[in-house]
Amino acid sequence: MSAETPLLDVRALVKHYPVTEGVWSREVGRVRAVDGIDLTVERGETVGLVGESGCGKSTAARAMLRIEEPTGGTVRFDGEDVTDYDREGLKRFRRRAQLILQDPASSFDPRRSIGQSVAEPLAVHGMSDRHRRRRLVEATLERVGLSPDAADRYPHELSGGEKQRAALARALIVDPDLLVADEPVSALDTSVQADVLELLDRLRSELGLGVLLISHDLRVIREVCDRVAVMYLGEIVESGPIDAVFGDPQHPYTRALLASVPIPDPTVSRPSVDLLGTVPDAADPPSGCRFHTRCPEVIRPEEYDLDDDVWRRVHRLRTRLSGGSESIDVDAVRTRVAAGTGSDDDGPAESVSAALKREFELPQRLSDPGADAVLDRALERLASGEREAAAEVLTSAFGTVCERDAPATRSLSADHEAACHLLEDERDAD
Ligand SMILES: Nc1ncnc2c1ncn2[C@@H]1O[C@H](COP(=O)(O)OP(=O)(O)OP(=O)(O)O)[C@@H](O)[C@H]1O
Repeated sequence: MSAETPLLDVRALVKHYPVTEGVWSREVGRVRAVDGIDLTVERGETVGLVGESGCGKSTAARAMLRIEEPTGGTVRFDGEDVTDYDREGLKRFRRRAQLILQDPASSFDPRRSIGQSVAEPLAVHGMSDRHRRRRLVEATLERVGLSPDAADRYPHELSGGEKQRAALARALIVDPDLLVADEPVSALDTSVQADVLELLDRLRSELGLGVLLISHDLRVIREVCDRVAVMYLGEIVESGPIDAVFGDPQHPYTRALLASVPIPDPTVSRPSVDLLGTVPDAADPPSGCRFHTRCPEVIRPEEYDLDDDVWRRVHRLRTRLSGGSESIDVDAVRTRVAAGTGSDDDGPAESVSAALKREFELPQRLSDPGADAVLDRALERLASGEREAAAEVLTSAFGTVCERDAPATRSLSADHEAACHLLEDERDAD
């Protein structure tokens, strides 16, 4: 294939899992683990795929490698459509594209020597000469920084870092073009992580490998990747060269992730951002921009004058009322109020509305009287059990484009893209 053809070219990749119910396994929904992602990996480059746990990174890797059949989209490897491969084609692909997993211990058979395990792919791919296999095993172990004698040792005799090196040797022995490394260092001590990452980087450069590095840890990604794709709830929200994405992040999710890691460079100032809650259920993703339920920068209606923090809390209350995955137990609040518990002082009995405000860390009075009246109306409805009506009151006053429409992906600069309504606003203003 020509040098311009990416080694791996993933377009609109989708992987859904059916949610079934009853003895007939009737499909009642779908877990939208991967929901239309694009990604390329060139020869000799390392691309990072980053996001919190549950965002769909591992599922994306399995679908790309056809370990699980994709629900939709195309995956081209060295110009060929992976979904078209027959048995033989798939076997060849499995040799050329290798997967490295987080826990090397579980991928080695404790009863087999490291040499036997590392040689296994050679036998599978038809190399029958035992002496030749042994020579190759020893050379490959050396390549990953282990002594050739490691071939005669057993998994329990190796440290975590050595086992991950042996796992790399087993992947490299069949001379692959692509390595997909899924959290390759997250099970290792911090002191060993840097060594294994350095090794991965050296192998990439010596062998011209394409590497897809999956990690929830931005520091790992920054250490070795040329480009990065940031994934949230089945979608890629931002992608581009490392310097562009980490130096000038354009998506609030990327900004929040970056703000959550310690900054080694004290000259860089980043506001601290509180990434509220956890990743919502992929079987019921939020409408519009999937990040809107947690977004610190969610676009707000202009008519109300509220502090950012208060606005975020009102927004969170609203999305939770509108059927978000984290539900509100109003009955529990009502019971607490009726029992007279939960209030901080011994003053007059608290109303359910006031208790709900405390529950959501909202001030008892909002600074904007209009917004305050709306909130009171909604909480009164909620306190009397009219949950939908309460949600409607809040939505009609505080609705946002972030919840209504999915943002389009915008091209920002060479190869740097992001999908956020804030970017549309900026563009419209230009
Ligand atoms: N076999 C499966 N059946 C149903 N749902 C699944 C399956 N595998 C993964 N999921 C769901 O798909 C979503 C994405 O999971 P995935 O493991 O790909 O995320 P991740 O970003 O790799 O997280 P982690 O780092 O924790 O593995 C999650 O909601 C998960 O529960």
